[in-house]
Amino acid sequence: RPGTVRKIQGPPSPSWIFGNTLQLLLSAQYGEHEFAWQKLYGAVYRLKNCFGDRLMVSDPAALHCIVNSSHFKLAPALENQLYLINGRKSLLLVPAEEHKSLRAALNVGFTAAAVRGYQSIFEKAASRLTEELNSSSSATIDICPLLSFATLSTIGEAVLGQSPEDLGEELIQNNLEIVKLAATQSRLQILAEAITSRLPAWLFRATARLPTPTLKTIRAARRLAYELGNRIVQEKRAAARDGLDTDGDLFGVLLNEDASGTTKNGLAGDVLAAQTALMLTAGQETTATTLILGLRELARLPAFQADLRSEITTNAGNIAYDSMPLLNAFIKESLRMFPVVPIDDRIARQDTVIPLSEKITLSTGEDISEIFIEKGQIVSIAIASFQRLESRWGKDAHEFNPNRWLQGSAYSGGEALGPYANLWVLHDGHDSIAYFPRSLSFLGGPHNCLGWRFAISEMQIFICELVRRFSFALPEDDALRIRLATTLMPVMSNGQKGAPLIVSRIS
Ligand code: HEM
Repeated sequence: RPGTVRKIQGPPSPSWIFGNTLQLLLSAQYGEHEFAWQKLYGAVYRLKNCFGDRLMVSDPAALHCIVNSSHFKLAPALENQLYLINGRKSLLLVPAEEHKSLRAALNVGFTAAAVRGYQSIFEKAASRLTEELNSSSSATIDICPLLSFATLSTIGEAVLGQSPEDLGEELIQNNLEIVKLAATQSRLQILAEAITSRLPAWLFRATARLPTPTLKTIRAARRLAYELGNRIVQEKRAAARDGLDTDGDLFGVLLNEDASGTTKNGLAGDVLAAQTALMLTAGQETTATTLILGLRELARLPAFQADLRSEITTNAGNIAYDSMPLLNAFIKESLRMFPVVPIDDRIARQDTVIPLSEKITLSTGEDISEIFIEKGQIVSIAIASFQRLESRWGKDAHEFNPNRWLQGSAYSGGEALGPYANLWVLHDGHDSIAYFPRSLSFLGGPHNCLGWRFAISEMQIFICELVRRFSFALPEDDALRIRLATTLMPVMSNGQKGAPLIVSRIS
């Protein structure tokens, strides 16, 4: 019924202008308020936004509906952010019909077979990481820049066919600037985003051309990515015409022309070039941050670290990464605890109804098992909260415990949410309660992460190389916080992005 959302319970609003937004987006430690609210109000609750209400959803049945339903689309503030960074023709923003065919074409580079073909690229980047760590004169090393560069270089080579040097210093520096800008997200920015999200698209695009320093940096990064994409398209086309093999990377495969001069999948060169910014941003910090935050947890668990090292050493020379239980449990737990996209906002395109796994009680005392959502309602897919739901993950949901993935048997039922880590049913030894954990870190539905296999394979190879050669411990004065800066970001006590770790060579 109309008006239901207003009766859904939630925390009081501390500010008439920001509502709960600052607590949600700018908390010193990500989740500080969000996880407490979930405990208090359950898997669906209401927050005050700068304007209007936001429904926070971590209920599995509701999430399944939202990620798969065409009744929801990206929320305007998120759409604007993605427009600024990736451009209007990027896969994330094109209309549904275009999305389907573009995604099918791009998927050629992200199938299990294609990703197996990138293993040597990942291994080369992992060896470079080892060299850099070996050459460091200090035992305490900030691993952020090393891993960011490593993940950028693998995207460059596997997707674009470009070595890190070919990407250009200016583009690399601009990407770093954008990360820095994200780290300094302020109240003013949040307010500006809330206001611009209410503007008609043409007016927002006009404001996006304003000569502010932030917008200038973002525009420059997008332009550089597009120019790089265009240059690659021209070069690959010319190489294919000369009969040279261009099949070593995704862009090369997609641009391989037949005798009549048309590409095998019908993609126009400018459409492909327009994906360059997305590929670089979607694949770099996401994978790097998951690795960084995971390695920090490994540093806290010396016994698990030793067991993982021994699994890796025993399997040395064997590249069946998928059949290494500790390695994969560690990756799944890193993704569960630290989903780099912790909240993903949607807006209802039309009036609709979402089902609930468990009833909720409205402020009127009425229990409901489905929610009527009115057109225009903002709904947050609370990925991080879903992955801490005690009803799904057990009482230790807030603890980093890779062993949770080792118990139980393979899960093959329906209701899967994300594309990865739907694999285990955990049985509580005492009362035989079955949990059905599913990771939403890569989202689900038609817009789920295109690069999830790429990310998993890259993480498997990097972790094997790093843990085999080095041991990791936390510095004594560790004061690292995890903040939300568009994606999750490790931040040091000085407010800068960084994650110092004590790295010792294994003799
Ligand atoms: C641990 C690493 C990663 C995580 C957690 C992650 C997570 C996500 C999430 C949550 C989305 C959905 C965004 C939305 O619709 O709002 C997404 C989309 C996407 N990701 Fe990833 N990602 C990762 C790595 C990668 C990599 C390595 C690539 C490419 C090489 C990639 C390419 C993409 C693309 C192209 C999309 C857009 C898909 C579409 O709209 O159809 N991602 N990712």
